[in-house]
Amino acid sequence: MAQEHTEQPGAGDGPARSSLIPGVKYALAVSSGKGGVGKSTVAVNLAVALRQSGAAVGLLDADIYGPNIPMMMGVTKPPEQRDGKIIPAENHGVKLISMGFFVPEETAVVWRGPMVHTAIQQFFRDVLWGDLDYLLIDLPPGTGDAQLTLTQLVPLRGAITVTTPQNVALYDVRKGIMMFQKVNVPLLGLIENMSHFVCGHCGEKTEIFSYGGGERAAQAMGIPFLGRIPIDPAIRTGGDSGLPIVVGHPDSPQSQAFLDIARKIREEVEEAKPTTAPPLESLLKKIKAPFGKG
Ligand SMILES: Nc1ncnc2c1ncn2[C@@H]1O[C@H](COP(=O)(O)OP(=O)(O)OP(=O)(O)O)[C@@H](O)[C@H]1O
Repeated sequence: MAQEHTEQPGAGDGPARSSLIPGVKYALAVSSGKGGVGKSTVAVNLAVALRQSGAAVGLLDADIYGPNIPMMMGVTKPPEQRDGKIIPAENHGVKLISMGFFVPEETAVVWRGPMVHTAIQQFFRDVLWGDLDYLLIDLPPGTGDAQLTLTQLVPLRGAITVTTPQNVALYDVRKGIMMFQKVNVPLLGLIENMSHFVCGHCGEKTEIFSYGGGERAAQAMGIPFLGRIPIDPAIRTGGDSGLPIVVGHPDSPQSQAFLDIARKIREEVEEAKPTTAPPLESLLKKIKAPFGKG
């Protein structure tokens, strides 16, 4: 695992950028157009699911505005430093670095592209990631210049976007997809989170944020639909307690959904079938079209 270091397509083409993370085979961004859709929850569970599938995995929490991945991963202590280098924390088999370890919460909100640029360069230059098959990067939500800087600086193999099924979240997804288009990062697919709720008592299924909007949006935009994750209190409590559901309840249907998505991502990435979203012009036309009910 993790011994072959090929040049990655995407925003980071070019030797200067690739040498930023020489030991990482595939860097993938986990993004969302808006906050609170469960992007970090998905990033954590996917990272662990990829690890469970046998890959060497790291997770970079680059969400400067809400770096809550250490809590979700059950990591409380900041990483150790040795000889000027940072040794990533590790839990559930996944190496972890969070902006939250280094950026005082009150200053993060005013971070702009250049500050992100410097911090990210440092993370790659000074962190001993070792050899990894996958480095998942949890981006801040939205499409501001901090996000753009990140997508341009890191040699991304692809991006995964997370949304809830309702239209207001989907509108932002379209903007996010356009951002990746601009910087030539392939869209690996869309994950619909909080797609429905199954009552633990009567088994009735309730579509709290509508249903199926993510799949329709993915179809309309010509990007793969990777799967849907239901709303489940065990997913939230897993995040709050630092025991991701794929570790705490590995046999649950929710965990199986994450494992299934991880498998699809590996197939897409490793079988060298990069899915590039359609050209920007055709996407713009589709974006104007309604997404049906939802
Ligand atoms: N499928 C789910 N079922 C139940 N709770 C969920 C689910 N997905 C996320 N949550 C909960 O919703 C809250 C927000 O999730 P999370 O922090 O992952 O979102 P986010 O998109 O990363 O937010 P932000 O953009 O603000 O960082 C958390 O409390 C999390 O535990």
